[in-house]
Amino acid sequence: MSKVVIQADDVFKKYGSRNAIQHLNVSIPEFSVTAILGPNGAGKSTFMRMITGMVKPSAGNLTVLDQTPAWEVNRSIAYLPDRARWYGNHRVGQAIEWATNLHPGFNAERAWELMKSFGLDAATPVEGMSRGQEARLMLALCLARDVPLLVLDEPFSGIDMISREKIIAALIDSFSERQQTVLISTHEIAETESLFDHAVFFQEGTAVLSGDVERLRAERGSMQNIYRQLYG
Ligand SMILES: Nc1ncnc2c1ncn2[C@@H]1O[C@H](COP(=O)(O)OP(=O)(O)OP(=O)(O)O)[C@@H](O)[C@H]1O
Repeated sequence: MSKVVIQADDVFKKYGSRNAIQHLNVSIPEFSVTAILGPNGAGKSTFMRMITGMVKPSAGNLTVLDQTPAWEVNRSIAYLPDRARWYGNHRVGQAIEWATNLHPGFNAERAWELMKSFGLDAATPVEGMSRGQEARLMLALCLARDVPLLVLDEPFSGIDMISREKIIAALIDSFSERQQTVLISTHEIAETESLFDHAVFFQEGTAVLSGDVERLRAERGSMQNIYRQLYG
């Protein structure tokens, strides 16, 4: 049994009288690449914000890297928020310089390699980038961090299909070489299926199904089929 990196025990998050998260019980194994899946409004982003301490649980117990989420824990987490943007007045090269000074464990050499493989040039200004180009920049800046936990909220949204396929192939290589736990929320289930070894399916703020992807596939078919069974 591998070590657990994120443990949620009966976690709730209320906004007003409404539960965005309710009775959430989840265990994320160390060094897994875990898919966080579910329809719009199921609570995926709220769960990720809780991991980084930006949102506090209204009830229940959440442990991340053996600690209660807080700023200190965030030194060990690379978090890519949904719809993240970089400073418009920077060029790609300056973004890497800033990230080097800003983020603990930022590996500039790796960032340059990633920018190259994502088709981004040092001289390209951030202002004027298409949505997909900026999404690639943000993803590369996160992936360049040598931290134990990566939390990526819809990192592929806005990236065209061919580029996405290339990025996913690069990620499969990269994750297999590194000792990191990775959480990725995505709606691109068919394309990303090969990336994941663990999955959590969210519905109405709770985890309705989770486990090892190979086992889930053997029991229920492809991730896409499981998604249809659960939400169709
Ligand atoms: N700051 C907030 N204030 C009030 N309600 C919120 C807030 N953030 C999220 N919610 C509500 O909590 C629920 C879960 O939202 P969340 O963004 O976590 O879903 P999601 O699964 O990430 O959705 P999507 O796939 O559309 O990104 C939704 O009903 C949403 O409206």
